[in-house]
Amino acid sequence: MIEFERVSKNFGGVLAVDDFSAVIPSHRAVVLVGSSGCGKTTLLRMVNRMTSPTSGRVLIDGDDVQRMDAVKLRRSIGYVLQHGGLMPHRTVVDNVATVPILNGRPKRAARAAALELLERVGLDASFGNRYPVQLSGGQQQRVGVARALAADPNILLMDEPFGAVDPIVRLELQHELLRLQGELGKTIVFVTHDVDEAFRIGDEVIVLREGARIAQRGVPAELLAHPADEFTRDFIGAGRADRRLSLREIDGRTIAVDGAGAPVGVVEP
Ligand SMILES: Nc1ncnc2c1ncn2[C@@H]1O[C@H](COP(=O)(O)OP(=O)(O)OP(=O)(O)O)[C@@H](O)[C@H]1O
Repeated sequence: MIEFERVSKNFGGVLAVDDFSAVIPSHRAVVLVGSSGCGKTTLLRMVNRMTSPTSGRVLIDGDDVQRMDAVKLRRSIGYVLQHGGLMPHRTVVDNVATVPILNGRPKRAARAAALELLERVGLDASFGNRYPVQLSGGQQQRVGVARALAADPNILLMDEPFGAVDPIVRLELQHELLRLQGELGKTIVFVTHDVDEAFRIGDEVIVLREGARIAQRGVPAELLAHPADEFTRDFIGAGRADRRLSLREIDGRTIAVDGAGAPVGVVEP
């Protein structure tokens, strides 16, 4: 469990985070969604101490992260960034195996586990010998996820991890993450500015305004059905005609269509 206890962060006069409190329950995926600059990344980086709060505390299972050894803490938490953050001069398998080796795992075992992890995130083990530059953006992101999982962390921090790939690959990666999460049950904090992504990934979604002020928190269906105010309604597009679905019968099947009449799916009988 991760607890943000009244945290604020002031960057030389810019109040990036203003008195944010939230509990992220264990084994759940919670998405922080909000416009650019609202403080999402700052919140995420407080968990692994890449940033320290100006005031307030972040606790992991009851322990204040500021009192933990920063290096140990970072190695015990998976972190996935928008551009993969892979080391360009190391092969894929070495990128994935690095943290377990630093944690003391024998090289051979760490590399064997890395190859298994690659397959787990949907990459053939033969990718292991390539360098990051020899992979597509989507493949690099998969390696980024494998690397974050390599030390078997309880917590996975994901900062716009699929933001730099095209929409089709993005959807694939989202589904892959959901499948993995179904198997692994990590505590995930996922940052995005994309509402559709937030609703797909999040068991719960926290909509943020500037200064990381919470506009609303809830499960996706709740947010869509009952946006708390105009801000949330506008942000999630609940008032947008294209989110108002209706059902049509076509040749004996029921099709959901959006407000503009475009088909979005088939309703199972
Ligand atoms: N190291 C820093 N020094 C000064 N200001 C910073 C620093 N890091 C972030 N900020 C400011 O804090 C605010 C919040 O930034 P943050 O990166 O947390 O937002 P974000 O919601 O993640 O944005 P984006 O979606 O664009 O990445 C912004 O106004 C940003 O300019």
